[in-house]
Amino acid sequence: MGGQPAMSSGGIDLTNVTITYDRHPAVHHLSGRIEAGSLTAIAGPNGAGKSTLLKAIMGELKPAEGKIIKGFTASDIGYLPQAAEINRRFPISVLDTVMLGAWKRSGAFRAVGRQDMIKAGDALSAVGLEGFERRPVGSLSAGQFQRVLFARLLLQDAPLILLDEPFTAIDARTTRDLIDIVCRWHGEGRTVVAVLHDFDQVRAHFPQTLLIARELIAWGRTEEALSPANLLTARAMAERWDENAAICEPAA
Ligand SMILES: Nc1ncnc2c1ncn2[C@@H]1O[C@H](COP(=O)(O)OP(=O)(O)OP(=O)(O)O)[C@@H](O)[C@H]1O
Repeated sequence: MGGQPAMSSGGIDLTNVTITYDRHPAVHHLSGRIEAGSLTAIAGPNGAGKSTLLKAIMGELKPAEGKIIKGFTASDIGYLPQAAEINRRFPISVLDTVMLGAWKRSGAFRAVGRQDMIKAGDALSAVGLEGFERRPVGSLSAGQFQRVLFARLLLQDAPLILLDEPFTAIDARTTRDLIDIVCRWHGEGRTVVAVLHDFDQVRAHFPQTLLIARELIAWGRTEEALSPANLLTARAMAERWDENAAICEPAA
C-alpha cells in the first residue's frame, strides 16, 4: 500500500529442485529463475506439484535435493494459501484478520499503532469491504473472505507475493477486482507468483508461466509456455504418474 513502489531486491533461483513427501517426489529436478518484479503463473494438471513448489518457494517445505535461493527474507513474503487450508471457524473479526498483515511484516511483538489501523481501513476499502471491520470472518461469503485475505496482503506490503489458487470458487466480479490488485502489485515492481488452473486467466494476465507436470515442461513467455504441444506433454505426463515412485538417487 502507500503508493510506494516496492522494489524487489532479487529474484528466486531454483537449482535442480526435488521436493518429496515421504520420499515420493512431487516436484522433480526443477531449475530456473523467477525474475525480480515478474508476474508468473504456475500452471499444470491436478497433482502436478504446483502448490508443493509454491510452499517450497515460501520456505514451508525444504527440497530433498537442490536449492532455492531467494533475494527475499521471510518477512518479505506475502503468502495466500489455498482456501481449503484455512480454518474460517476461528472467532476473529475482519479487522483483526487484516491487521495480521501488519504483524507479519514487522513482527508479532510490535505494538499496533493508529497508522496500522488507518492502513487496514484503507486496505478494506481497496477490496470493496468498507464497513465490514467488526464482522466475524466466519460470517463472510467465500468471495468476501478472499477479499479480506487480499486486504491483509495489501497491509503486509510485501515485495514477494505468493498466491495459491487465488480465484478458485470466487465469482466473476470478485475475480476481476482481485486480478486488478494483482496487476497493480506487478505495476508497483513486486514479484508475484500465482498457482492457477484457468489457462484463459493465465493468458490474459500473466506474462510468464511455469508449466509443470512434476517435472518442468516449459518456463518462459506465457504464449510459448502454454503452446498446444506443451499442454499435450503435460497431460500425457499426468496420465503416467506413479504415486508410489521413489525419489531418484542423486547423480554421482
Ligand atoms: N502433505 C502431503 N503429504 C503427502 N503427499 C502430498 C502432500 N501434499 C501433496 N501431496 C502429493 O503431492 C503431489 C502434488 O500435490 P500438489 O498439491 O503440490 O499438486 P497441485 O499441482 O497443486 O494439485 P492441484 O491442482 O490438484 O491442487 C500429489 O500427488 C499430492 O497427493
